[in-house]
Amino acid sequence: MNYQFQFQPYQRPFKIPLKTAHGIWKTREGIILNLTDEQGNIGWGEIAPLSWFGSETMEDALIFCQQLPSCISIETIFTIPDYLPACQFGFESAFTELNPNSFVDLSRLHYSELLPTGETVLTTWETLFQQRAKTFKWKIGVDDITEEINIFQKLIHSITTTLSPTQAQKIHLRLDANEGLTFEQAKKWLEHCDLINANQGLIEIEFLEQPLSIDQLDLMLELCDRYSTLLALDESVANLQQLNSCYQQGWLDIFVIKPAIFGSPKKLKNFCQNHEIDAVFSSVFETNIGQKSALKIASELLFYNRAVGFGINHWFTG
Ligand SMILES: O=C(O)CCC(=O)c1ccccc1C(=O)O
Ligand SMILES: [Mg+2]
Repeated sequence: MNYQFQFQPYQRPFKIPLKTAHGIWKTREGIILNLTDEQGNIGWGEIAPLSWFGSETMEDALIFCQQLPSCISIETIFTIPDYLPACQFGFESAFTELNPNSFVDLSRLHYSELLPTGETVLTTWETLFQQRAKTFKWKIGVDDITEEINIFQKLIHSITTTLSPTQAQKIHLRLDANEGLTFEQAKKWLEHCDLINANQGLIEIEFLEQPLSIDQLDLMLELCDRYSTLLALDESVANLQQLNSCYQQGWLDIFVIKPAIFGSPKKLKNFCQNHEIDAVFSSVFETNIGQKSALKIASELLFYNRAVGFGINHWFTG
């Protein structure tokens, strides 16, 4: 079977630039592609690289698309090299759209909403809460730690005083440091988290995500031993090789999986079906096209029913 192949690069500005410990991000760039089969059915896919996470660059992805002929085979789709993980995802998900083997129900998923950095978090969380959000993620390691912990305390206070005591469901708060903390700073954050969690109140700090750089797995494993708040790996497990390696080295807490940059969905499914990992599936600010494919993968592989990190639509207009 051969497929007609078309692609179109896109650029999408953030409403407010996203600040992380890796820097400021203003525009999401990617590629929308489609495959048309011999019956004229069309399958859509998206390539949304994240090179600061170790995926290919937007340029690498473009060059790959440009050198392909306008008619490609299944063989081409399933032999994209591992150094182009976002391309593997884009082509494979377009192919899957053409050959769905089962209906995937996305309605049972619940979402984690990404909060802005800095003081604005204090009003944004409440707007999202009124729209029924129960899980939130806040980026840390961006500003001075004393200032951030200060805002964090205010956020906890704001949540505590806003919730009614009869609130049925806990609020889950995730902290994402994007490798931006030192070991000492991570300990400080985890002490705060453990204190809040020991309270067993209406707020649970669900996990601290990627406090240290990817070459400090040993120290992050030590933090897992020392504190009761869970830790999550994200940058450390951006692709299958890394996931395998961290799993082999004994990581038992959470793995954040970003399907759009992880590589072949088929290989990801295979891994998750053989290892019952505690996974959080998360977005890389792809458009609805990539999001739909990623969410289908998430709902098939979700084992502990954690909220998916796809509450990002309020970051874009339209
Ligand atoms: O995971 C989420 O809840 C939101 C998505 C998110 O934080 C993110 C989005 C793009 C790039 C990196 C990250 C990250 O998790 O570090
Ligand atoms: Mg992260």
